[in-house]
Order: sequence, then C-alpha cells, then structure tokens
Amino acid sequence: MWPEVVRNLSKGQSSTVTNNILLSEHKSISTKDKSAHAFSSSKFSKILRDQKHQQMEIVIASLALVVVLWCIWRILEWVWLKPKMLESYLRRQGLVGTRYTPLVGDVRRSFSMLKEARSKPMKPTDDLISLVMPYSFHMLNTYGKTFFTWSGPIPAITIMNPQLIKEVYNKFYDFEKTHTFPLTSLLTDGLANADGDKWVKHRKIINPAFHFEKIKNMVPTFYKSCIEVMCEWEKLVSDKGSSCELDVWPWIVNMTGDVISRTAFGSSYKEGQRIFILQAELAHLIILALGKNYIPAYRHFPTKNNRRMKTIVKEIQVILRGIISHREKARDAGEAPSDDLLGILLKSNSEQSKGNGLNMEEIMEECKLFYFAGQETTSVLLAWTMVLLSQHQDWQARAREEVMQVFGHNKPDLQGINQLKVMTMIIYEVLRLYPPVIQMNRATHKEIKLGDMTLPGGIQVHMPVLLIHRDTKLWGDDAAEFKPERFKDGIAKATKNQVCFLPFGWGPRICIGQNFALLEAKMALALILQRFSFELSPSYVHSPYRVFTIHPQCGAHLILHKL
Ligand code: HEM
Repeated sequence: MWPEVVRNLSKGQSSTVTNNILLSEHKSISTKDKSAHAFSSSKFSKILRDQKHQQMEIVIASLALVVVLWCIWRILEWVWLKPKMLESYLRRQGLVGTRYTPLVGDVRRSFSMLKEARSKPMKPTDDLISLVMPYSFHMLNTYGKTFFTWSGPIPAITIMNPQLIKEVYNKFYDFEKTHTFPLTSLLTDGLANADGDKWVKHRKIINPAFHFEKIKNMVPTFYKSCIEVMCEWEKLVSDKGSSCELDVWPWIVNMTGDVISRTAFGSSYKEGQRIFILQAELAHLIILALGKNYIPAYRHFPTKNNRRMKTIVKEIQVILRGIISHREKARDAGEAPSDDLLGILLKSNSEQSKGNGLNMEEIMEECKLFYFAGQETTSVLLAWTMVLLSQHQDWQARAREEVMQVFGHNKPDLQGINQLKVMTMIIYEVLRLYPPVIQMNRATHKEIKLGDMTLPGGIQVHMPVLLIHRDTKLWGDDAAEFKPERFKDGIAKATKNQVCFLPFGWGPRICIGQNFALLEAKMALALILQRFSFELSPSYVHSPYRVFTIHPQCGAHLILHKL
C-alpha cells in the first residue's frame, strides 16, 4: 500500500502542471471537429476525476499516518516515557523502590508471591501479613516503611507514618480515590468512588441516613435478622444433642445480607434480598475478571462472564428502579416517608434545592453501595471475631459474663449494648488484627506536598492498614497478639493519639456506616454469647484470603455448644 501512496503523492504534486496543459489543450480545440472535441472532453473529465480521487487518497493516507504516529507516541508515553519520568522524579526526592518493568510494573511479581503464599498450608499462628500481603511484606523488609512499587505503569508510594496518613486523609481534594479497576465500580460506585465537589454533595445528602438518631431506630431490625439465625442454630444443635459442628461463615453472610435488606428497604426487603443474591454473583464474576484488568477494554469483550455481568447489572437496576419509584409515588400520594435507609435518603434528597439533589441513577448507585459496603465488611468482622474468640476462650468467657450481667436472658437493647465495654474492646482488637479493608489507596492529579516530599501528579499513595495495625513501633512488641485490653481506655489511649487505627478509614471520608456496623455486630455477638459457647472444630482450616476484604476461604468451622 505504501509504495502506491508514494506514487500517488508524486502524481499529485504534478497535478497543477498537468491541469494547465490540459486547459490550454482544451482552448485550442477547433469547433470544426465536434466528435474529436466530445472525445477529448470526456477524457479530460475522467483525468480530472482520477486526480481528485488521488488527492483524496493522499489526504486519507496522511491522516492515517498522523493517527498511527499519535497512537505510537501515546503508547510510548504511557508505557515508558511517563513512568520513567515519574521514577526519576521520585528517586530525586530520595525515595526508594523497585525498578520499573514496562507495562506490568510489579503486578506479576506480587501475584506470583501471593500464589506461592496461598499454596502453603496456613496455621492460625502464622503471620497474617506474609499470607495476604506477601509483596508489601517483602518490600517493607527490603526498603523500610516508605517505598514505591508499580501498579502497572503507575508508581505507588506506600506510607506508614501516622502523620503522613493524617495529611492524606485530610487533603481529600488533593488525594482522590484511585479508579484502577473500572469493573469494581459496578459494586461500589456512588459515595465511595466519588471525588471533590461531587463527593461533598453526595455525603451531605446521605449523612442523615446514618445519624446515630436514625441508626438506633434500626436496632429492633438488627435483632429480628439475628434472632432468626439463632433459632436455626439452636435447632441444629438440639438435633445433634447439645453440640454441633457448623460452618458459621455462610450463615453470617446471609444474616448481614438480611440486615441490610431490611434496614435499607424496609417493607420491600424481599426484593432487596434478590439484589443481595445478584450482587454476590456479580462480586464473584468481577473477581474472576480482575486478573485480566491489564487488557485494555477487556470488560467490553463479549465473553460469557461479561455478558452475565451486564445481565445482572440490568436486573439489579430494574429491581431498584421499581422500589424507588414505588416510594416516590407513595410520597407524592402524601404517605409519610419510611424510616429505612432508602426512605431517609429520599427525604434528605427532596429537601435539597432544585438541581442540587441526586437523580434516579445516583440514588440507585448509593443503594447498591449500601449493600456491598454494609454486608461484605460486617460479615468478615463477625466471622473473624468468632474465630478469635474460639482461640481465646478466656476472652470469650469474659465477653459472655458481661453480656449476661447486662442482659441476662433478655432481649438485647440499645441502652444495654452501649454498656458492653469488654465486647467493644474485643471488636476493636479484631478490627486491628483482621481489618476488613486491608489497604486504602489514593491518587494525585497534580504536584502536591506530603510531609517533606513533593509528589508529582499521576501517582498513587497506598496506606497498608494491615501493616500499620501490626507495626511494632506503633503498637508494641506484642502487636501481632490478640490483646483486647490494649483498648481498655479507648482508641485514643491505645494509639497514643496517632492516626494508626484505621479499620473505618479516617478524616472527612471515614466510613459513613461505622455506627451501623458496630451496633449490628454487637447485637449479633450478644445473642450468640447468650446461647452458645464455641470452639474451633478439628476440621477448621485457617484460610484468610484476600478478595475485596479478607474472607475465611475455607469457611469458619466451629463447634457450637448449647448453654
Ligand atoms: C465492619 C464494618 C465496616 C468496615 C470495616 C468499613 C470500612 C470502611 C472503610 C475503611 C472506608 C473508607 C474507605 C476509604 O477511605 O478509602 C469505608 C467507607 C464507606 N463505608 Fe464502610 N465499613 C463498614 C461498614 C459499613 C456499612 C455497614 C456501611 C453502610 C451500610 C458502609 C458504607 C460505607 C460508605 C458509603 C463508605 C464511603 C464513605 C465516603 O467515601 O464518604 N460501611 N468503610
């Protein structure tokens, strides 16, 4: 093709000369010879047509050449020039880290370390960091507490200094959320993914739904979902005599899903439960696709999984749209708003001045987020609490003693839950050792100061919560041990007022649902402790596995004894 283009190009350059000759030829045609004239005029217009055609081809070929060169330049810039420029920028700041490997960065290295760590049998006493974050662990040992790695072609600085972490959380306009995995936005779009003014607007509208005043009205709903599971467990145990082996993990997952269905959608919770099932399937498919994230636009390929994801997303939207428009109609008909999360959110939204509220799509995104953020995290908190209390029978006994002192065999209520000091210490310690969100990431978009460093735009900042929570310099030599007593005088004393306890994040973007989660977890644990003692089953396999949060991959097999 290219030789032809070059030929055409040289033809094109001589076209003006040819035109002039032809024109002069044309003028000299004698009117005597009409047929000769007709012949030469049709020949003339054919030559003109051919020339136009050739000129068009030249323009198109030149444009194509420009586009191809531009694409090559952008790819080169993306894969090599920009990363190398950022790398030397960071090294000039005195920062240490790995050398850049084009395109993949450290992704392959960290995956293979994770694979190796997962292939070995684990014991509950093994160090969790080397099991679920082996690459960060290796980097920490090699470079110390501040280093950079590569998320593909993007450099990522890991920081563990409480002062720097505080600065990142506070400057939320400068340190925005990363959007490295577009697929995950199918589950967590909305508030958790929003930045800047959009985040400010969404947070303001959603905040009232999570005020303590509102959450406390949901305590009876927490009770309802939890007591149903307790009744089932009691039946299972009594069928076997007085003890029974049970994998509590799937029960806990369903229980927290039921809580969020009822608290978010009230009377429409049955439809809500369908969303929960669909979201769980979606999360599973997204995890399968995450390994292919490096293939550009992979999520748009018409693979079986991608098509299923699209169908699920559509079905969730149809259900949510139905629930929301039903509510809006009821409101327009003058019915009082419901006191569930959706009702409060719609009321808060309608109180905004015109044009400042959320539209239907945005409300749907927030509802989807409540499901994912509320269910995934609270279920892992409860599962690891039961595992740790099985390993530490002394703390299980102390927690039960407190529950029995406060409630006896009565129904737990808000006032009593607020008195559960030992249980609060235990939950904080579980959140420290097994934080559901083990790392939080942010991105810079312009040059910005962080402590003594000047960071360029286009990099990420990683805050490895799990490493920070187990740092002996911050928590003492016993940092890896389960010692709830470190929280006996509250978080501020335990952390010596440093920003190093981050299960719910920190600063303006701190988890909006933390009161909700803590009340729910305390209700569930109080009901469990009133009825059962529990220990690890011989079939328990310790298998912390990083998905979005740290799941017990082989479940949580316990032996429940009826009290
Ligand atoms: C044990 C339970 C929970 C844990 C450990 C947890 C953890 C977190 C963390 C670490 C963040 C901050 C993420 C970041 O800064 O990048 C966060 C944000 C968020 N969480 Fe939770 N969460 C829990 C329960 C809940 C519940 C029950 C809900 C709602 C029903 C919820 C809704 C949210 C939302 C909407 C955000 C985004 C807040 C914002 O960006 O303004 N979470 N959560």
